[in-house]
Order: sequence, then C-alpha cells, then structure tokens
Amino acid sequence: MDKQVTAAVAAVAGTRATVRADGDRIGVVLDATGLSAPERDAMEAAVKMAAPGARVIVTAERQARALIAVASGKGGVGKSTLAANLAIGLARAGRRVGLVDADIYGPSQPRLMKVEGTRPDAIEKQLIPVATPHGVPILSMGQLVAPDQAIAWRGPMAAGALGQLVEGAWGAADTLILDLPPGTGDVQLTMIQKYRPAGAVIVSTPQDLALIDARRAIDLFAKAGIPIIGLVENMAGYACPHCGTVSDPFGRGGAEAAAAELNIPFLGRVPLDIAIRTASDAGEPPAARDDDRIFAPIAAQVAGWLQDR
Ligand SMILES: Nc1ncnc2c1ncn2[C@@H]1O[C@H](COP(=O)(O)OP(=O)(O)OP(=O)(O)O)[C@@H](O)[C@H]1O
Repeated sequence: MDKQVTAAVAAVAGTRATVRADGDRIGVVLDATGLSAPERDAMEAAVKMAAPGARVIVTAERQARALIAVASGKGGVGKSTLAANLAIGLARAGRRVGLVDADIYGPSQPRLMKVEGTRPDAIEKQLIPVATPHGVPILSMGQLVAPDQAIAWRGPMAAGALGQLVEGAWGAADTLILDLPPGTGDVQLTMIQKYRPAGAVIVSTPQDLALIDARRAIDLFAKAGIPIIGLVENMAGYACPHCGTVSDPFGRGGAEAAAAELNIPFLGRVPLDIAIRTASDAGEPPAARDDDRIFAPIAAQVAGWLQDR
C-alpha cells in the first residue's frame, strides 16, 4: 500500500483512521466517535485531501470499552509493574488494550513501556496515545509534566488531567487498563466515580500492613459499586537469583486467605524477583516474553472475567 498516503492520512486523522486496500482503490475507515458533526466533517474532508480518490467510511459507534482499574492501598507494592504486565498479557491474549497511567504521584509507565521522554500529539485537544514496542499504546501523566517535577496536584486538577487521558483517541481499543495512584483518598474516589471502571484488580504485598491497606482499597470500590475482579499478591516469596528457589520470608498464604475471607477471587502470586525489577526498569516487562509463566495466568483470568461479564 502507498506508505505516503498512509502517512498523510495519519497526519490528519491520527489513530482514528485505518487505511487499507479496497480492491484497486484505497479505503479509509475513520472512527468519528466523540466528534461533533463539524469536527467530523472537517476530518473527513482532510482525509479526502490527504488520500485523493480513496473511499472514506466514517463510523461513529461507541466502542464498548472496558476500563479496568489497577489499585493498591499504599505505594510501592508493585501496582504499576502489575498494570504494565497485565496490559501486555491481555494484549497477547487477543484483546486490544490501551494503558492509562493515572499515577499522578509517580507516573512510571513511560519507562516500563519503553517510551520514556515521548509526548503525545493531540488533534483538536484530544490526545493521541503513544504506541509502544509491546503493542499497548499509552497515555501517562508523566507525558504531560516534566519528569522531575513533583506532582502535587489537588483533586480537581488531577481529575481534569486524567479525563484527558481516559478520553484520548483510543480508536479500536476494547480494554483500558488504568494505573491508579496508590492509596484510598479523595483523588482515587473521584476518579472511580467519574470514570466508573468495569472492574478492579487489587495489588498487595503479603505483609499484614499492606493487606490492611488492600482491604481499604477493596472497600473504596465496594462503596462505589465497582466489582473486584480479584487480588494479586506481589513480592510473594523471594526468588533466589542464583538457584531460582522461592522462599517465603513474610510467610505464605496470607493474601489468599484474606481474599477468601473477603469473598473475592485470588488471581495469583508474583514472586519478589530481581529479574522482574531489572526487566521492568529496562522497559521489557516479563509479560512480553514467550516464556512468561507468572503474568500470563493472571491476565488469562482477567480476560475470562471480561468475557463472562
Ligand atoms: N515482584 C517484584 N519483584 C521485584 N521487584 C519488583 C516486583 N514488583 C515490583 N518491583 C519493583 O518495586 C518497585 C515498585 O514497584 P511499582 O513502581 O510497580 O510499585 P507501585 O505500587 O506502582 O509504586 P508507586 O506507589 O510508586 O506507584 C519498582 O522498582 C519495581 O520494579
């Protein structure tokens, strides 16, 4: 296909346009979801200019897009790591996934997804998600502010910026993973109420304290009427970097027992493994590897949940 035409169309319509061969003509499918009639007409005209003679089809159905919140009761438990790996795992399981990094206090998805330093373009103020090498486009708070700038936003500002991310030009994505800020304060509650995720995945470490925090996170979703998809126990057991043996310095089974007690599904354990940290820091989350046996089963359960709901 004519690469120049594809590039010219992308320049005016971003990810809203899909260019394909249509017999001996070129066909462009334009997703006008969310555009006003004048905006849609203007974009259609621009695409026709960019691809003279092409058949342009404008679609505007609302995508049935499921938003999945990844949350934790406190910071540093591996919520962002899980969100990145879950997004990649779901994409590998056949879903069209986008990743929204709403962690205003420590947006780390650009690094995890290997697009550090990128900034999203915008069309008519709508942000265009940034493609990543892992097949999961992202929009991150980290792309909207300088990396070393402390983000101490008040609730309404944070919610406004998050709106721009969630309402980006996600095109055909059927699933959005939302990496929430840690904690259970007003910022989180506002976000949950405003964007009403289809379900939530809670991340906790095995320690009692983290579990108490996790219970608070579960409570927050329960209050808002959002179903809990399940609990993931991170840093569960220590994987020896030399022999691979997993030991349990913090005990074993606490999170699983807590999940049973709270009547929510237990989605699995992720060991504390230096390889997970180094791979994630290098922008190569383990879920992107064919031999991943840790995140794939967790993603499969979330995919199953999405299918059955
Ligand atoms: N299972 C694991 N094994 C080893 N290191 C891990 C594991 N999970 C997360 N980490 C590391 O722990 C650190 C914190 O993880 P991460 O940023 O995902 O946590 P978070 O809960 O999102 O934190 P924050 O509160 O800053 O948003 C990172 O350096 C990450 O690479």
